[in-house]
Amino acid sequence: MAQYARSPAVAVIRLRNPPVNTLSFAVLQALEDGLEKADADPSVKAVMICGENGKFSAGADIRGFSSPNRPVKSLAALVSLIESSKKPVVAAIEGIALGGGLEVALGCHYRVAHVKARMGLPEVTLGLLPGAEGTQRLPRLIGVPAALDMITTGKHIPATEALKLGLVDEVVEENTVEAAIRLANKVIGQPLGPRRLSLKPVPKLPDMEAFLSQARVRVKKQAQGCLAPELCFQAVRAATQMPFADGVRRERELFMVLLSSGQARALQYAFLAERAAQKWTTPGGASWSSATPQPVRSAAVIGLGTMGRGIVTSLVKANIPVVALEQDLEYLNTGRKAVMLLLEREAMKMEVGAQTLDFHNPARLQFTVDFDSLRDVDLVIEAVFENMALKKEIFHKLSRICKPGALLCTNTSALNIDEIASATSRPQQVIGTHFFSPAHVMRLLEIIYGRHTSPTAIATAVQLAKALKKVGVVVGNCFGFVGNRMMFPYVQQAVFLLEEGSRPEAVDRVLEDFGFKIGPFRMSDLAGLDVGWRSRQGQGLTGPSVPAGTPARQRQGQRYSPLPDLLCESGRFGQKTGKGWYQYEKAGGRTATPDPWLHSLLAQYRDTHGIEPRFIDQEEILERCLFSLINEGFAILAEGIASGPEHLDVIYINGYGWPKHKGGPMFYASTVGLPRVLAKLHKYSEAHPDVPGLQPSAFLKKLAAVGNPPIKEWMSYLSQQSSRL
Ligand SMILES: CC/C=C\C=C\CC(=O)SCCNC(=O)CCNC(=O)[C@H](O)C(C)(C)COP(=O)(O)OP(=O)(O)OC[C@H]1O[C@@H](n2cnc3c(N)ncnc32)[C@H](O)[C@@H]1OP(=O)(O)O
Repeated sequence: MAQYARSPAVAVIRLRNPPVNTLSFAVLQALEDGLEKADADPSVKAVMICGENGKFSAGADIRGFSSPNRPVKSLAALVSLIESSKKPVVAAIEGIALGGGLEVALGCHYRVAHVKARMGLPEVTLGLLPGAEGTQRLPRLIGVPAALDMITTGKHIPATEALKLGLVDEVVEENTVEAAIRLANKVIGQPLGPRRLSLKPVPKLPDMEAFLSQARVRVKKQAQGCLAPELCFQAVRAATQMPFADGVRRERELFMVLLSSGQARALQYAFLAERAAQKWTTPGGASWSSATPQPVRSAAVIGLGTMGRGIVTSLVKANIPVVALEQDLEYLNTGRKAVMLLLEREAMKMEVGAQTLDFHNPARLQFTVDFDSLRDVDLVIEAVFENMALKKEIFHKLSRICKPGALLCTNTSALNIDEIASATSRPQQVIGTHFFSPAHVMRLLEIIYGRHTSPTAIATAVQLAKALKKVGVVVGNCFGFVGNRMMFPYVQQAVFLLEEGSRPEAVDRVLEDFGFKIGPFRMSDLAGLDVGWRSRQGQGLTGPSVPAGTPARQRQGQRYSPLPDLLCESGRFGQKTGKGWYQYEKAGGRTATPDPWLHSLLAQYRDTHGIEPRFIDQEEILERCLFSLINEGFAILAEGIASGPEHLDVIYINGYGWPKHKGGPMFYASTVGLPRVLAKLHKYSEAHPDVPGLQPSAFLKKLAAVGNPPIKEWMSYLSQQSSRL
């Protein structure tokens, strides 16, 4: 709703809809009522609009877009009503003015912002465009280049930048509402025509056509298959070509196209899924609502390999003092140089005027080989390579050295947290923190609790993720946790497809066309084929521990492909060696080229194993890779390893390059329809009975049998017995 008050010649309308003052039907109605009341009262000479609790407005209610009871009241009409007011209207922007919230402010004749406020039109990130005339008013106010940038990227800009662009008239450090009332009193009686944005011309550029055609290429390139940026572009271009009213009509048409698109639904789901995934629970009954985090005032990182370097950088960026430890001086010096380089690059990227990175100060970042230096830190992140014996040795040491309350984190992508915790005298403080490479860039942090991990330890790790500006997703302990466990059957299918007749470049192209940033073979080459090879050796799947007489393409009665092992045995570890599933220009090169050597290896391999190669179409490639990954997701949900499909989707979007406009694998399954996913898995598992990953999971079967319920209802179909939750 909105509250109406007087001060005394200025009517004050305060938007009120906690927590972020979204523009519900009731809020819009109350705003309209307030404007009419102010208009009808002759003693009111001006109007000021602000938001409750230090926030102007986060715009339309994202939950409302997919609701059949979507508010019918038009925000655009209300913005026009504000603009046409005969009394000056001033917006007092505190906290945030986003989406429809900023469009309301654009309808006002003046805008005053608090120095800490942020403004933006993030509709594009939700698969939409600013549909309340924002695409027509903003270019008139700040010019086409800046408006196009804001509207096609959705970025939030700070008040100081908004002032430079002319988006706001004043930035204040003290009370914004009082400043806005002061301005309202000052402008009483001044002509309003020049302040009505719909009446202003769009500022000209020397060559608007050339600018627009270059901008369009840029927008298309950044969109990566997403429709909204292109339609945002078209709406802004309309502002340069048409009078205001026609531009508004064009904006409305484009908005309706986007609103009904699957991409908008997927992106809005992804926004809400990220928030839902913050609400973690465990089978033992611990939950985000009752657990309290411990403060993390200092941290240590053990191991300065690729992961450790990124983690140190991430901690320094979050302003947490770090002790970085290596096993000897040689490794320490190499690690130190690499960390300093990363930090220098990060410092250069930081905005002018923003807080600087204090990494030359030993009180903020210390390098050591002495374990005793870890005595006083609040949290340790062990990031040595994936070797259980080594990790256990380190945790045993940590448990003796670290202060009693310290949180002991292991950065592992698959290893058993309980086994690592068993090496300590305090398993309740041991937790998995699976960072993704490069750790200072990737948003995902998989947080894995073990059997004894305390709720406080989980809450502290979640809090750490927030401090590092990452999305922390809490999951249970199983081999590969959530992300890699779902990845195994996907990569396995990709390799089986090569055995049967396909090529790495064909498989990658299909998955990249679907929207993945890189396909499975490019991804394996980037990550290093030796990582999986070591893991398979550890599991006894390859190498000398495989019993004599084991068939080459079978392990424990199941289909197995030795192809990745053959590559590693020939020294092909991917990009780092210049050869893997592709060839590269040099060791460490990035440009993948199809490799005739690999093609003849595949032909030879099929001959040796009596495989008749066949043509495999795009549909089969896509379905076998994606549906086996999704199938594993259903098994994970049934086992209670994750508390909902949103968690899996957030992991895939933020850690595995899943296209956000397809909502994550589980959301995608819901759009394909579970009966169809099930039927396809049945078909493929009949053709490949020795591949367990293709056999439909019991939970998927159940959901299909009960009639394909909406994704938000899935978890209610898990019986108490089958779930650990
Ligand atoms: C004809 C068509 C006319 C008009 C069309 C208008 C289009 C729009 O306005 S679309 C909406 C545009 N706005 C946004 O995209 C803002 C999205 N929100 C955010 O970016 C952030 O939430 C934030 C406002 C910057 C606050 O961030 P933070 O402080 O980190 O808190 P959160 O956990 O993200 O959010 C708190 C709480 O608020 C809920 N929420 C936030 N924004 C919205 C929203 N626009 N609609 C509905 N709900 C919103 C968020 O889900 C959280 O609630 P939980 O219950 O905890 O999930």
